[in-house]
Amino acid sequence: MASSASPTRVKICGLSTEATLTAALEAGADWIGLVHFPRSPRHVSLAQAAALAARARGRAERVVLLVDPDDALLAAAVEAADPDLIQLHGSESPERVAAIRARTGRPVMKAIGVATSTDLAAMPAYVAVADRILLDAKAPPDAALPGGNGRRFDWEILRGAALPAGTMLSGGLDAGNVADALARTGIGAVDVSSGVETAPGVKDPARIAAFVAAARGGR
Ligand SMILES: O=C(O)c1ccccc1N[C@@H]1O[C@H](COP(=O)(O)O)[C@@H](O)[C@H]1O
Repeated sequence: MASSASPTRVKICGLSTEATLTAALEAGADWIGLVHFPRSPRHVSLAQAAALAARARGRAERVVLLVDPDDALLAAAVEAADPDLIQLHGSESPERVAAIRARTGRPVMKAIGVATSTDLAAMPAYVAVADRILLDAKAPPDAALPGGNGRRFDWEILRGAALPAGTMLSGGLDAGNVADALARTGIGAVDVSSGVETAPGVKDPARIAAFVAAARGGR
């Protein structure tokens, strides 16, 4: 499948320091992701999220990643980070996604875990209520995290699938495979976390720059 003519849009997720946030911004990331999920090695407190989001204001869209948040956490996260997009990476139902979007007044991106083509059956119900869909590799049942595991899925599953505009691809992407992923899927936006790290939670400026360049067709 051919990739779209417009430049690939890139999200760098799991940023937790000023230095790596700056690296993502200087590399030209379209979205910067802040993970608020205590089990994650990329977890940032809401105070940290607020400070990082403030630095990114006007330079990239700020994404707060939450996993099955309750209403109190949602309110606190929105108040602290003023996100441009809320990424829901848990088992939120379509009804809950709609409620979160209405309650917060913020655009919402819903992650859908993909292991086989049958997982795409969940997509239409979420397309109806979310602003964006994120297709990520489905986490194994015993995984500590529902995402951010550096696992990819078989992109051929997406061949011929009707994907909504704005769909984002993630799961095990890195500078070495992102061009292939884009060429195979035709998706115009990608999200990466583990693939730009030297260890879980430790982002690497050089890998961030290489990933953005590779996603945009550089070598
Ligand atoms: O990054 C995390 O720690 C994380 C925690 C909980 C849910 C999702 C998380 N990250 C998201 O997972 C995908 C894939 O990441 P990776 O590149 O395979 O490591 C990505 O969309 C992240 O936003």
